[in-house]
Amino acid sequence: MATSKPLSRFWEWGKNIVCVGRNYAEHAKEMGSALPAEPLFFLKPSSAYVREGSPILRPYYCRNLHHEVELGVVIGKRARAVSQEAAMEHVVGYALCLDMTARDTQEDCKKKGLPWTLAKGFGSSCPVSDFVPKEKIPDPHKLQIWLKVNGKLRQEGDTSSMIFSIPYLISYISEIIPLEEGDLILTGSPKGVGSVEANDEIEAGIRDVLSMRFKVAQ
Ligand SMILES: O=C(O)/C=C/C(=O)CC(=O)C(=O)O
Ligand SMILES: [Mg+2]
Repeated sequence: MATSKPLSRFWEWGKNIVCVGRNYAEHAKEMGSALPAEPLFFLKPSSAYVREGSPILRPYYCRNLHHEVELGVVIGKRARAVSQEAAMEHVVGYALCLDMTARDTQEDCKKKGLPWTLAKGFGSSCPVSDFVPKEKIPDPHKLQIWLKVNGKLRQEGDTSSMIFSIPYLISYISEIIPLEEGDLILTGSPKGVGSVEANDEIEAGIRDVLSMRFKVAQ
């Protein structure tokens, strides 16, 4: 049963992965998208999780696979319509996450007004780092997250630049989707998203906290 597993292995629980989009102004700008007036969010299935040692697989219909590095917030206690003031009591820790995106498919979905599931929810679209307990990160809005491809820096962002703060996101999302212990919220990508090819190596990290590496495969 899920609750018998240690919380640090949240990715084995088969829980909700809620992803926030356009939460950094410079990323929205590089995508040619307007800034959101309220959080934009979408879901990935729990089978999207992938851990270090296993590859990120490009789906067969994708010709332009993009990386997006994001801070993940792990929920430790059920949250239903929680206030911003109480929101952080529901956080148990953090993880570094990649929101792997079939960008060509997403562009197609946007043009056709279709949901982003094919673009964002394929198997291995959510690589995650080790779990970081909340106590190790005194302020999640003061973190530098970065990503390199084959050793070259592509993304570097500061979580202080989020448009909607973590308490705001938890409060907003929990009004709509009840959040459960083990759920993960991806808080959006800073600028610098770009393509990866088969055999590329992605390295990403939270400065002074952790780093992780993944290979891309076809
Ligand atoms: O605005 C777009 O075209 C695309 C936005 C995203 O892919 C949203 C995210 O996933 C993000 O900002 O992290
Ligand atoms: Mg994203």
